[in-house]
Amino acid sequence: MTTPTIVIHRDADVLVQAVAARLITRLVDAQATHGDASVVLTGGTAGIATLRAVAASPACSAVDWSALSIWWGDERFLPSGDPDRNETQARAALLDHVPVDPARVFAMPPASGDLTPEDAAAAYADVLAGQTEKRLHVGAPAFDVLLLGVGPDGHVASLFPEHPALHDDRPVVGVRGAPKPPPERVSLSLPVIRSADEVWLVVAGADKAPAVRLALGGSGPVQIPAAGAQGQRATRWLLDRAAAAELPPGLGRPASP
Ligand SMILES: O=C1O[C@H](COP(=O)(O)O)[C@@H](O)[C@H](O)[C@H]1O
Repeated sequence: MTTPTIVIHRDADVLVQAVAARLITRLVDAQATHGDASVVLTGGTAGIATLRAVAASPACSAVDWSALSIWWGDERFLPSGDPDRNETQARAALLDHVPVDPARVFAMPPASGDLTPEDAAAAYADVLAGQTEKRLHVGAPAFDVLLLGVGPDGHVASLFPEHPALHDDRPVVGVRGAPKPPPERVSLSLPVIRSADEVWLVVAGADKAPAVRLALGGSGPVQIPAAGAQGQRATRWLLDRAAAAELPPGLGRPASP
């Protein structure tokens, strides 16, 4: 696993602009290297704001959106089109504004009829397994970048502290009883998150500072799931000053004076 790099930006706005620029560059570089690219999206405040910033960037069209596979790290298990679904928010922020190939947009299944979160997780695992043709890691395609938000409790995707899903070794897990609404969710597991080439944790706000300190200060992933989110080639903690406020002095590189 990779040693985390930490970059600290002045505020949440600079953070999301910088992450958007970084993401565009990473996708362009991946497409230049192997013809296409893949990204795993996150929900949450900073994650969706980043997508909005990508859509608004003058460099947005540098990405070949038709050659990008788009996945989700987690989903709130709600009906299609529900405004609280991470997919709905990502579409409104970015995907409805760029020429993606609909066949390469892999949303997690919505709640519908008798479908359970476990059914949805199994269905998404099948989709992942069916897309491993080129650059296989662990039953999932080799994601170029996997974006994560971090909750004030240290959760990432829909993996919450001390939750049974953290002990589930399936690639995608159904989650019930999540402490943050809605209680039913679907999430990539930590092994699949760790299979990504690069994992970027994008975190803003003072309420996240204790979780950031614990995750980077040696806590284990059962207590602080964010501590277990690491990429194969890079793990980047991209923070604003408020989220970084409890880190020991000298840890992290200030990027925005
Ligand atoms: O519910 C969720 O929350 C986390 C963090 O969200 P934030 O608003 O506190 O930044 C997010 O990463 C996850 O994808 C989402 O489903």
